[in-house]
Amino acid sequence: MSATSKVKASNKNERFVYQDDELIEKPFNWGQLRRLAMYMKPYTKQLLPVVIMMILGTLTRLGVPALVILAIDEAIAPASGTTSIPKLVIIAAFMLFLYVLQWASNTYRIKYTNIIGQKVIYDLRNHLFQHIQKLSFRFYDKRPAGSVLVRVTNDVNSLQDLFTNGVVNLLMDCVQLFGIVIILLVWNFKLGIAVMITVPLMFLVSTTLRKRIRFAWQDVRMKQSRINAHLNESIQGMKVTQAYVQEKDNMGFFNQMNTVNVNSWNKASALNQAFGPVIEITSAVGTFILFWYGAHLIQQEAITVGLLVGYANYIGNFWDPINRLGQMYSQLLIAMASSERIFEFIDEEPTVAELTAAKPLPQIHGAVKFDNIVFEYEKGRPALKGVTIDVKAGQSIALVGHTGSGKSTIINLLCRFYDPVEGRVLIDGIDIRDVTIESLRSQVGIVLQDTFIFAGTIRDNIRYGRLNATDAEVVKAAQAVNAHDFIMSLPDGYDTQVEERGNVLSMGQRQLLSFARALLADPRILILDEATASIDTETELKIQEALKALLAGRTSFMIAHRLSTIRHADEIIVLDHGKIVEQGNHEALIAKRGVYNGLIEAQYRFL
Ligand SMILES: Nc1ncnc2c1ncn2[C@@H]1O[C@H](COP(=O)(O)OP(=O)(O)OP(=O)(O)O)[C@@H](O)[C@H]1O
Repeated sequence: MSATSKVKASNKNERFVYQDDELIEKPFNWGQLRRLAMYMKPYTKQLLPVVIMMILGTLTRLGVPALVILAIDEAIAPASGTTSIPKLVIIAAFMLFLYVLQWASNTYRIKYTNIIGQKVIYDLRNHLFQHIQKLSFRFYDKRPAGSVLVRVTNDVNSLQDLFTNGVVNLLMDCVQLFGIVIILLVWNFKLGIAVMITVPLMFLVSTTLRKRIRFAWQDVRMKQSRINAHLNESIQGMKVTQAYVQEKDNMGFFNQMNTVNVNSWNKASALNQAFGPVIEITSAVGTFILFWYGAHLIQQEAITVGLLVGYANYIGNFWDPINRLGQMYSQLLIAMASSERIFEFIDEEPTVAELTAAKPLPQIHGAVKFDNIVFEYEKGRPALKGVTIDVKAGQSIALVGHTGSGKSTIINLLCRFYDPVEGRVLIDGIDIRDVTIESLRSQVGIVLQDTFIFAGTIRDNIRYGRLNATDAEVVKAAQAVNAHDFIMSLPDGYDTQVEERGNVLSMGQRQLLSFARALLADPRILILDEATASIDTETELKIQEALKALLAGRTSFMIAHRLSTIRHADEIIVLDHGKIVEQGNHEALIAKRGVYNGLIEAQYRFL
């Protein structure tokens, strides 16, 4: 039974189901590691002093036990029998010097590895964000926003440890281990082998236990991410939960998840705590062998007391890197999974790609032609089935039809968020696939139904239409669409801070802001997805006036719901199941007494 189904089954009412997380670990993959390393390439020059400092730090660390041997054998208990204080002072001073050198090189190394690591992560995050901004709507259709967010935040963050300390520590530990093994074997081969006899055992214990610990923490992370998913959904749907008085039920479900999470954390933590003592016992066995066999060798006068103490010192420094290398390996496996997910996005090609020969779309007049368009979001389910619309520059078009009839799809194709399967979209006679996407979208303005307000001031939100607009231009645009008065009545006028998604503004106010934004952008073609929510008559009037100002002299496409908007359109296109079923102005279509007439009558029945 999968972890997900366990959560689901344990929930009596089985309301929520969360998908299993993507795998947290992946096997080691050199190709991917090389690809990650490419992000470090620009910093090779800065890395060089770090590597030198690392080698210096390791050498000084290896030098200290050698001085201990010297101090014992030459100064404290020399073969001659007389202790030499001056010699001891010189050795101690030298030892102090080594410690200072070690401290300086470590400080430098840690500081610069952190700086370089942060730069690498910054580059990676930028690269990923830059890339996902280019990806087509098709990509986002397939993925929940949360999973995209996780890659830009969590997955990049989980590479942070690897880049900041991981790589350098790995090198350092390898150099240190290698150095100690050489020293131990060269100074006394037999004693060296004897003390290292426990290494394979230690390695075995360490890898087995670590694997279990890794899986336990992996389980904790999965449980936590499920809690996060539930929290995210709960917060977003809080209004619905409260409206349907589902708080108690929701709490019960949350409580179950929380308990499962705590239990799995306790299990992982217990395993973690077992790790330290196991390692200590194994290293104690190593130390026991050292003293037992060392004493034996001293008796035989094969080694000195100093050498034995020195070996004890080295052994102390031996287990740490082994331990850290095990940790590092776990970190690498996690990084493999994260980088695989990041590269999967980076390798994703935009489906709406720009031709290499694409030219900028010249300043347009605004004539638009949909030429026998066939389109499907999913294979075999056509959303548009041979649609042809011919629009002259400056005409206003209202798109009407039942939900799912294909209105938004027409708009999506005009902005080139998708490419048609068959047919062409032409602006001033130019196929929009032949021009650059930027030059196309910068001349087509769009006002969406769910007006997106970014966190910031009202002024910034209007200026989003054209970033280089002056303050005076912002005010002028707001005045033209009747937004100025309500903005001035806000506590800080144009400098009023609005929350993300514009929670403090009413629906009508948000719409007026988006009109001002579109007016500032001054596009020749304007697309309007009209909000369906009913607003009071006064605001409705304001919006109608604002619309008039906004549409003057532009080609416009409106997904229209309000009769007042539809009636004034030059041409009304009635869609049904992806086909145009009627076309003409309001009077002509009413006279026809067909689908349009039916839609309008239905609207009246609700009034
Ligand atoms: N991203 C998508 N992926 C798959 N199918 C989609 C997608 N968007 C729309 N569709 C389907 O395409 C068809 C046309 O949808 P479209 O959004 O154009 O309708 P609409 O007339 O704008 O509807 P509404 O008035 O409800 O907004 C519908 O059957 C819809 O289910």
